[in-house]
Amino acid sequence: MSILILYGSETGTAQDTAEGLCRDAQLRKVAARVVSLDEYDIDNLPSERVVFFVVSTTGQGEMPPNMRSSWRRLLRKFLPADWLTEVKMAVLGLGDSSYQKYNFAGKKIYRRLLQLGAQMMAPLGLADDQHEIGIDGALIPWKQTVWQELYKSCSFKEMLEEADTNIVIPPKFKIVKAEAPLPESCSKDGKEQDYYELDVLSNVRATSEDHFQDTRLLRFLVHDHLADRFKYEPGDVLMVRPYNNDETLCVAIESLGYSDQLLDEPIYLCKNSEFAVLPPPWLLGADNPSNIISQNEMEKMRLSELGSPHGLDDLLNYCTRVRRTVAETLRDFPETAKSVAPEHLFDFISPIRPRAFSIASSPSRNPNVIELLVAKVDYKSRMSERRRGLCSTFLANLKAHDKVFGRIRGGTFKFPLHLTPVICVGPGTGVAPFRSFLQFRDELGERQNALLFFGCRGEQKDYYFKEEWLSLRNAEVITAFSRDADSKVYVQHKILELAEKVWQIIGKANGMVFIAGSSGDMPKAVVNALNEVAASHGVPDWVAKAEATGKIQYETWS
Ligand SMILES: Cc1cc2nc3c(=O)[nH]c(=O)nc-3n(C[C@H](O)[C@H](O)[C@H](O)COP(=O)(O)O)c2cc1C
Repeated sequence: MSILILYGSETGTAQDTAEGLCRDAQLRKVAARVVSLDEYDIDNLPSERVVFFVVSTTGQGEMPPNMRSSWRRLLRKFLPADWLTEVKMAVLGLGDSSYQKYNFAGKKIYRRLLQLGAQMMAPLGLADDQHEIGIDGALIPWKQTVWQELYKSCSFKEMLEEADTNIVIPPKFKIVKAEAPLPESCSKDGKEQDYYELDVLSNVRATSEDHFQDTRLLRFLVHDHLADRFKYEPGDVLMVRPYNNDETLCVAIESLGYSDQLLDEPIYLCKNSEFAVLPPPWLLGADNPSNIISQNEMEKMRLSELGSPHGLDDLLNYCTRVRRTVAETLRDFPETAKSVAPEHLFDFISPIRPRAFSIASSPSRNPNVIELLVAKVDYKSRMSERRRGLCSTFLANLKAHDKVFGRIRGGTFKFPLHLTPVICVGPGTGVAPFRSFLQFRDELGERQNALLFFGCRGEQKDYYFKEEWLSLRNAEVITAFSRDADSKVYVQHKILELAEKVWQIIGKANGMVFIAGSSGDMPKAVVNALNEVAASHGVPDWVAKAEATGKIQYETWS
């Protein structure tokens, strides 16, 4: 008997979390297996004894693609209310509370499993990207409850009450030299094949040279044979796979102490277990250090503290506040790092997540070209170390003819292409999806009005696509420059200033509103301004009603 850990994941966090739970189970002498929901035959659920669900939410409150078919099967009406009464379950949802439909997938699946009679071992866990220590804020206490309940239930005779960190878990992979014949079990994993190569056409700075923010307009060429793979619509997103920068790699390699011979040798990674998932080649993402198992007593104690429920504050200070990387953590725990055998490396270092960028170009102009507007993230952490956003730096450093792995994913916006007047609010790089959408509408000859509210610091500094907007028919751009005048002017101020024009679209013409950009204060301020405009025309709570009918949509990021 073993615990079944099922995950639904779009960019891999839920999968990593599920794999972490599997390692935790092994350290408690409980067998566990990890499977994506759609790879599991959901009709077998009633015959399982203990099942954990780890599911993220994607899109606008949607289930991740790799669990949609199982979810449909779970919803079948004929399933009886006692279908899962014999099964102990626990559900962890992964989400981001800056989204309107926070953790919807986790909440829905939890409710449905209860309806089907599941015995829940713990309340629904809601992990939130916005928590100050990220998903660990909810994951660590949730895990503790689940393990305690499972122990109390005596479901597994051998189970230990606490994890025994002396247990050595067999590595998920074995390393095979590339010149040796590839073992049967080492067949290629097709999972990552939906990422395809794009060529960089150009990479141009979109902010003035004297402006502190370096924002790039990147143009990618889609090769003809991949045209179908990269077909997109306004509002769609390009998922990009970045690589680690050389500095980070050097710190990690030095700390691990691997020989040049080992590092230069071409190898295959082969699965040790049928449930293991091969890591993609773009490995070495940032994660917390709680799953490293050390042989050095001092370091081991410190690492266990960092991974325990009472060590949350410590973890926050050590890891999250200063944005410490895996490589730096390896450097901080030198004895532990030196004892990580190459085949164990892939057990605790998670693959780099792909990042999503709203496409800034219109497919109607040139379907073989995809453009992104990307602000480079570069700041000093509380350790005073320079921190750079992994993917934005990767993109900003690209040169013409470089190659990038990407794929198209549906965005969260559902744009009306005909006969609907719209208001778009896109300060900063939030303007990217609206450039795509407004260009597209313009080429279709749409005669309905569009109002674009764009905000930035200064007209000469970071006013993106300034010249281009002039060529659009039936689209008016209203700008808010926050640093050009004595008092700060933001998009919400402009909405209030143009209240009549705004009401003409949202009230009289039954138009739609789209808001894109930073998930900080901006969306709330814009929502308040829209409510104020509507209230002054005798319509209270306009935004709440518009949200219910999809008349207002958001795409925000932190
Ligand atoms: C495109 C996109 C859409 C998202 N939509 C939501 C959402 O509607 N609600 C939510 O709570 N979280 C949302 N999130 C946050 C993810 O659920 C969260 O980052 C999670 O940790 C990702 O897990 P995964 O890597 O397993 O997919 C979204 C993330 C992305 C990238």
